[in-house]
Amino acid sequence: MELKSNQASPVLTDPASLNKSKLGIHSRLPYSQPGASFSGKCIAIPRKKPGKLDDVRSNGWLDAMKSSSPPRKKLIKDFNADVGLDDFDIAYCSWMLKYPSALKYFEKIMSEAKKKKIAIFSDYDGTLSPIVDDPDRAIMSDGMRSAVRNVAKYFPTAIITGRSRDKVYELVGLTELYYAGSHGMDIMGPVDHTVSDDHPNSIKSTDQQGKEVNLFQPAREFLPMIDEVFRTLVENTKSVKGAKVENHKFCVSVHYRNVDEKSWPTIAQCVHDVLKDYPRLRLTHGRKVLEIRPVIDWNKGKAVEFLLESLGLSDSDDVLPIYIGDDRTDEDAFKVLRKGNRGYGILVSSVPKETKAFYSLRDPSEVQEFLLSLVRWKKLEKEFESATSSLFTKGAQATSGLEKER
Ligand SMILES: O=P(O)(O)OC[C@H]1O[C@H](O[C@H]2O[C@H](CO)[C@@H](O)[C@H](O)[C@H]2O)[C@H](O)[C@@H](O)[C@@H]1O
Repeated sequence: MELKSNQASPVLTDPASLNKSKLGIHSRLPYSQPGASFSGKCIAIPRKKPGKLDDVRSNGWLDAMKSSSPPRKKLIKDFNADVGLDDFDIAYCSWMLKYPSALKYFEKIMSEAKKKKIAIFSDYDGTLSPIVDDPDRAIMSDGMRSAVRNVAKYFPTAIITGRSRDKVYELVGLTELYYAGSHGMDIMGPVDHTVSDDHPNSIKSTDQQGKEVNLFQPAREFLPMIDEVFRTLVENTKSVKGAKVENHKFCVSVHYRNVDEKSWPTIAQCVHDVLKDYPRLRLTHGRKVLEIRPVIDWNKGKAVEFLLESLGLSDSDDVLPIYIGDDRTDEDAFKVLRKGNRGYGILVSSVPKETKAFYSLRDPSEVQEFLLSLVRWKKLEKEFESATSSLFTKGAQATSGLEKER
């Protein structure tokens, strides 16, 4: 399959035009700062001690950190103020009226897909593997791997993750997929197909098997900066028990899942202080993780659009993209699919959440069931097509036989 894209390069977004409180960018910061260049040369590593905690309290970071994985009781209260703790199932069921189960509505989804090509996009953590305390142990089950492998036999399938592309490939291990790491800022096709190299952000590289491939990396110039920020954060958070910093090539993750809640403000302040020195980086919130990434107009939604276009699947009348994901960074992809009813977002959640998805699945085991249903559906469709075509051939042969006899 030939891959091509004519999409414009992602443009650096002026932080002044962004919703600063939402992104967690300090309002006093100038857009560019002397010494904060990302040329990769001679950048001094800021080694700051965690400063005052007022910043992170006043800008809402701490509230966002708490709500990234709030206790069940709080979620129910927030979602439906009238129900009590024992009424969780009622709250979930009433939420599901708005975001029905993709398993229960499978036939309906497939009726939309008739005569269309389906493209499958999936997030990794919390979607294909359950959330666990140690990010290095987020192992995909053999059953899930086999379901994803089978899905990829019938539909173009991509994994779009906040992790680095190398890391997610190591965890998934399937060469037949498309991988977009670092929230879509690092895209590579499967080994036998490559992303077009006529794009300004495409570069040639080699894959794990040493084969030449084209990569799409819209934030390439940020590499040295991200590396510095990673090292600074490792240093600055080393005294906080349970904190873990991951380098995902074009973004950095600071985990606080295993940090005592009393120390969350310290973690937030460390990140906040570092970001002050790097106004061209911004913060996003994931599941008990703070993520630092370049301020470019690129996200998982843009990655979905890029892949659809690259794969020649951008004609919305012929293609039904389905995106499955569980966290806030997946909302960008849900929004893209919701716009113009282009396709379906499926949120993986066992608690009610505001989302731009259309459907829901409770957990990765339901995701696996959904993927298996897709494979069964496709096999049946193929069987039906071949039965119809052989009936047609037999009919045509019989007619021509009759005509000869005449
Ligand atoms: O886009 P994703 O594939 O969902 O990746 C998002 C983050 O996933 C990982 O962290 C999350 O999963 C961990 C393992 O279950 C869990 O310990 C952590 O609390 C979650 O935030 C990954 O480690 C992050 O770097 C990704 O950004």
